[in-house]
Amino acid sequence: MEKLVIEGGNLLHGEVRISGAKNAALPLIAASLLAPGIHVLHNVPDLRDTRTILRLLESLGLSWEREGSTLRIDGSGLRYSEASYELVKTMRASVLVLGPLLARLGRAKVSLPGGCAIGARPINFHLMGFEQLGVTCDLAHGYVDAHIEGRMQGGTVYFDIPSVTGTENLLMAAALAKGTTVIKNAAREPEIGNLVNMLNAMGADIEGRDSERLTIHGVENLTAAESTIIPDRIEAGTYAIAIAAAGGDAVISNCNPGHLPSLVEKLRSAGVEVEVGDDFLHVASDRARTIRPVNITTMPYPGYPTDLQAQFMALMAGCKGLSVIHETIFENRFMHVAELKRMGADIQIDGRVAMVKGLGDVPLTGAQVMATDLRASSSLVIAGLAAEGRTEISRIYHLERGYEDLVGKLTAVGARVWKEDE
Ligand SMILES: CC(=O)N[C@H]1[C@@H](OP(=O)(O)OP(=O)(O)OC[C@H]2O[C@@H](n3ccc(=O)[nH]c3=O)[C@H](O)[C@@H]2O)O[C@H](CO)[C@@H](O)[C@@H]1O
Ligand SMILES: C=C(OP(=O)(O)O)C(=O)O
Repeated sequence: MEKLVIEGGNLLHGEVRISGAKNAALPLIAASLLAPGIHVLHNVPDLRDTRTILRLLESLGLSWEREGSTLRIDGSGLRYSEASYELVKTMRASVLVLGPLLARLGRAKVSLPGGCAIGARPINFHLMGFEQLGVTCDLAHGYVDAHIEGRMQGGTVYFDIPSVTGTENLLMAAALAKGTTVIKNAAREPEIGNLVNMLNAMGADIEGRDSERLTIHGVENLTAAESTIIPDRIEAGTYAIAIAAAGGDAVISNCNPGHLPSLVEKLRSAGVEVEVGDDFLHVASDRARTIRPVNITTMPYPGYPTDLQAQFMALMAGCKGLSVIHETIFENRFMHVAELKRMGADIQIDGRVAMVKGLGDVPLTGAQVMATDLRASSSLVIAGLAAEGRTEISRIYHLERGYEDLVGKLTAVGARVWKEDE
């Protein structure tokens, strides 16, 4: 197994180019199950998760080829309807094959998904939604076994909490259902808009993109189409926070700042200089200790993203003063706190609230720490970049799920970071 080693204390200068979004690539790749023919996807990041979902598609009978960041997936070979535990256990987004399999084959048997250990993460909203469309869903031996005779029938689905993958699954199922489906209190994350565009390009009839009410007029057939994955807003946000914490002056290019409204405001409130361009962010900061404390509360889009909570906490750990971080989306998303404390951070947890007492003039110190989930890992990278001395992060396979070429991108802006065998 490899570990990541960081010699902290270097200012970051230059340019970081952002890759396609993991959380958009995964549903768009799953959507290629919905129609025969060659689907062309551009700007697809090469990540552990994208490789996993492609293996999952292969196991269902599809073939694909990759050239650079362009993926060609042939949806014609679909013939199996079962997604095994081995393929599904490492990745939450595997659940996204349920909707397309039900739409095309009328049957899907999918292991309950794994993914980041940040909470219980049930899929009851997905199943309730399918049942509204006439599907029978049974749970046994760790699998969802769902089936329907004939086509699904449009219906109304209301989510108690806006669920990102729940909305995506229902969109894909309802695209081929008979009649009209309305999703109320749908999630509005930009990755869902990316999926709606792909489905409409395939011949679906979906109204209400980017709103909390989506209306899907079912069609009989879809055809393969060409789509482009949006830039990864969480990757862009992670680098913006890294530059703020380590200090420096760098451009984050090929991103969509419009997808990061809350982060830009929070960074500015903390005293970080942020210039917003059409497709870039220019971030400049002295080291974290010159930064002001800022409170954050995670919320569904366009609120502050839970996927950038751990990274912001690493920034606040080094600033001067007290900040309060409230995690409202997942009940167990403070796994990074114990590791940040190993680096000298002063953080107290009370339920879903973390009180972060910034160290101010005393820097964080490098330490041996363990990555526990994807974003917890990136918060340790940020802390390591800002810290004095050497940080060693083990279990970096978590990072590889969601950050393309992390070492290359950080090295290019002057960080001292590399991988070593443990
Ligand atoms: C692959 C992907 O896109 N992952 C993202 C997606 O995860 P994911 O789609 O799993 O997250 P959801 O939006 O579904 O979860 C939101 C909340 O709803 C709850 N819930 C969800 C579904 C359900 O059936 N029942 C239920 O109770 C969850 O436990 C959580 O408290 O959105 C999260 C919230 O922005 C992000 O952190 C993840 O990076
Ligand atoms: C929680 C995340 O991923 P997943 O939903 O795939 O576990 C994430 O991207 O931060």
